[in-house]
Amino acid sequence: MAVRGFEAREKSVLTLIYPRRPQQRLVLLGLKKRGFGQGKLNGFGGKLEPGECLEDSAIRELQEECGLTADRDGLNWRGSLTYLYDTKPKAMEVNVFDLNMWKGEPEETEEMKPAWYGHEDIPLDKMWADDAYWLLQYLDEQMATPFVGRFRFKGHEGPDSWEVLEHSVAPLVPASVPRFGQSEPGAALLVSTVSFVDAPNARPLESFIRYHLRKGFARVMIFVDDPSDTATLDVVRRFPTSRVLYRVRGEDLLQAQRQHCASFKKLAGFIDKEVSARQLIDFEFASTLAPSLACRWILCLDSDELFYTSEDSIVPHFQMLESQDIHQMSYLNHEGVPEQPETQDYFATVSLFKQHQFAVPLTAKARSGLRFWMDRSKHGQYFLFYDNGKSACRTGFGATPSSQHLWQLPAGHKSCTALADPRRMDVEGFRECRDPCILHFPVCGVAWLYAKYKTLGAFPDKWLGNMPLDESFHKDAREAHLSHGDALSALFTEQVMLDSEQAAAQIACGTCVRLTEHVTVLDSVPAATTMPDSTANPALINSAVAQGDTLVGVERGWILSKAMGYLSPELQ
Ligand SMILES: Nc1nc2c([nH]c(=O)n2[C@H]2C[C@H](O)[C@@H](COP(=O)(O)OP(=O)(O)OP(=O)(O)O)O2)c(=O)[nH]1
Repeated sequence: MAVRGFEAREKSVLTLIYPRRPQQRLVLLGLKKRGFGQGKLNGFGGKLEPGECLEDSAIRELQEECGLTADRDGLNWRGSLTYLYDTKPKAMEVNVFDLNMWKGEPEETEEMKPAWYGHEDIPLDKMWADDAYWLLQYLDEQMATPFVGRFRFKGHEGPDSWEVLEHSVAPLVPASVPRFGQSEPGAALLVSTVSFVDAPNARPLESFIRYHLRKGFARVMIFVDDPSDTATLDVVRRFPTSRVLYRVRGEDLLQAQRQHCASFKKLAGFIDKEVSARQLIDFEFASTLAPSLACRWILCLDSDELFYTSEDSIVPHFQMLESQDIHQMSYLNHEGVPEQPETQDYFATVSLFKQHQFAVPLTAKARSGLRFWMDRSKHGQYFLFYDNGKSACRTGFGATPSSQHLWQLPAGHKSCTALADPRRMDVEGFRECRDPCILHFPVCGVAWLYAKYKTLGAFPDKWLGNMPLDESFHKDAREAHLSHGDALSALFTEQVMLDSEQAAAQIACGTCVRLTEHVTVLDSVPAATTMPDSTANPALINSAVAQGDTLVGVERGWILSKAMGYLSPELQ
């Protein structure tokens, strides 16, 4: 049986505001007089206008639709609802706000006719059909907030808009969004330094933020690397300011970082030239802010990575680490393998992953799979990019980033790793952990490959002035891009993308896995194209390794990692 591929689904972002007098159990609703939802009673709100942020859009819509004047302090974000209509390709993500303070009296406008309703008098049969599943529970505080809901309707107008085919609504996760100034176990901050200036579009950033918020990260902090990056700014403004914060590169940020970051002096000379220097400073800066954002954990990722878990939320995982007094945890990373040459949004469409070599089973078939990739790469690489994972770290105790992958902890704090890495021989710190893990989506489409190397430009052969870069795909891609020909597309076809027959073979031998939780969370659409399952052509699996062959490169680490696993006290 073949697996259907995935297409990204576009989402419009909207607001839905309920002015309320909770003491009297009253809510202001409006009868929609025209356009989408005409004839139905609803809260107030609408689509964001270009350049507008969520809260300002809510304030504008409220004024336009019922004449009330509000400010940001009166608005309280309570949750988000996704609406899918079988008759519309675009989904809607509706952000629900409470409003408890405003100026003026409600008045009828061209769009809406407002009136106050007691909670028990709300005429659900005159409202959108989904309201029956959540509105009263929310108004009567019987449902913890923030909540997240998903509703699929048969149609978006006429009788079909009364028919709900699928519904789910639930509190997001307990304790995932602490109030500023209060810290709650497991609350985590996700940080990323981002540039989409040269990118085909910024939809992956929207998916990046949406996915992590849905998995229970309390807040996301985005450093906008280039102030002219309007694509990134448009995305971050589509999320509630209580959950998604952003700082734009410029003199103000530089000043603050100079003042608060111990690494500033050391890295100052590289800030203009190397994104990695800017990242390290951003990460340290974010870690100094994390406690005031009520976040006990920090995780710094690139905008082509996800913190993957098949669980509903990451919060219990971080709570468990806290209960065991672990201050840092490093996770395995797996590398995305595109099966199509182009995608608008790699997070929403790529589901095939080359597993980290330490997670690959110790079998002859798997060895031939490793060899397949190493032979395919000009420099004998299994992964085309890094294989040393990424780490989450506790905040507020003086840890500083020593690289993009690891934090330096003050003495006496416990650090653990899921990478059974013989290079480190850290038997005590090894801790088996397959979920969560990091999914890395580097260059998952030709246009993304071009964009990445355009952004990186003619980067130096030495990282931060002294660490030489190995001969690798990364360096070849830099040269290919600078040569301005088709060389980069050729690299993509020869070393990055996989055809369907080979994909099946790689799944069957254990190097690759298919993971789909992220595409489900992102509401991707099953595509017309199919992808292979694990029924593989045996000839492809057994062809690579000749009898009596010696171990090369990454194979040594792969085998030794199993021994590390056995030695670990954790597994005894
Ligand atoms: N309860 C509920 N509310 C919905 C659904 N779909 C949906 O858009 N809404 C809300 C979100 C918005 O507040 C409002 C729709 O906004 P709108 O289409 O009037 O947006 P707008 O004012 O920007 O657009 P326009 O009329 O000027 O064209 O209805 C739904 O299925 N259920």
